[in-house]
Amino acid sequence: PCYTWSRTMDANVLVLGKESVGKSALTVRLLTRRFIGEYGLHPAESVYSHSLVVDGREMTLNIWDSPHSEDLSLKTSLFAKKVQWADGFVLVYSICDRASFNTVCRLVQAIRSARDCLSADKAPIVIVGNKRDLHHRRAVPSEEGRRLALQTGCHFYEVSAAENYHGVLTAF
Ligand SMILES: Nc1nc2c(ncn2[C@@H]2O[C@H](COP(=O)(O)OP(=O)(O)OP(=O)(O)O)[C@@H](O)[C@H]2O)c(=O)[nH]1
Repeated sequence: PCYTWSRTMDANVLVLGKESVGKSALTVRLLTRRFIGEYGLHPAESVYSHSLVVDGREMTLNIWDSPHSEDLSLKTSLFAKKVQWADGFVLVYSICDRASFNTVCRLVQAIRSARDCLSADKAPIVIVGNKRDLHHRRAVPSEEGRRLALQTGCHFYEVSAAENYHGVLTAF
């Protein structure tokens, strides 16, 4: 038989993290290669599609950049819906904001247990420490991010949406 392989692949990526850590800046950097510092009010929930070539195959990333909510309970259907929709997660904190790192710790646990409850496959999680350019205001040592990733089986990158495109591309 002659098999025809699909030439395109889709992957859904959910971007989560506390307010002002740079979720939109990272997403916009990936989509446009540019850093846009301020863009006024963000839409409540935004899904963007982005085509790229991985190992010679064209793929489309659907990126859901969503505002932060502390409510990670599965009873809230929006969190359950997001977790079920995603094939992978990008969890963002700012290296200058300790509380945002704590939020990422909670998000890793909440996603893992939600995927279990929903009988969904284990999905890859990338932990991203953003604002690396603001090293003089650093509140979270790189080592802590790396350790969290090792302990939880996640990937880890430190990047700057403001200064660098390739680091952001690698994280996604
Ligand atoms: N210096 C520096 N500033 C950054 C970086 N990334 C984002 N910012 C700034 O941080 C602020 C917040 O960025 P956003 O992209 O709006 O953050 P967000 O996580 O989408 O925020 P919410 O929409 O509130 O959830 C803005 O003033 C950005 O210009 C970075 O890598 N370096």
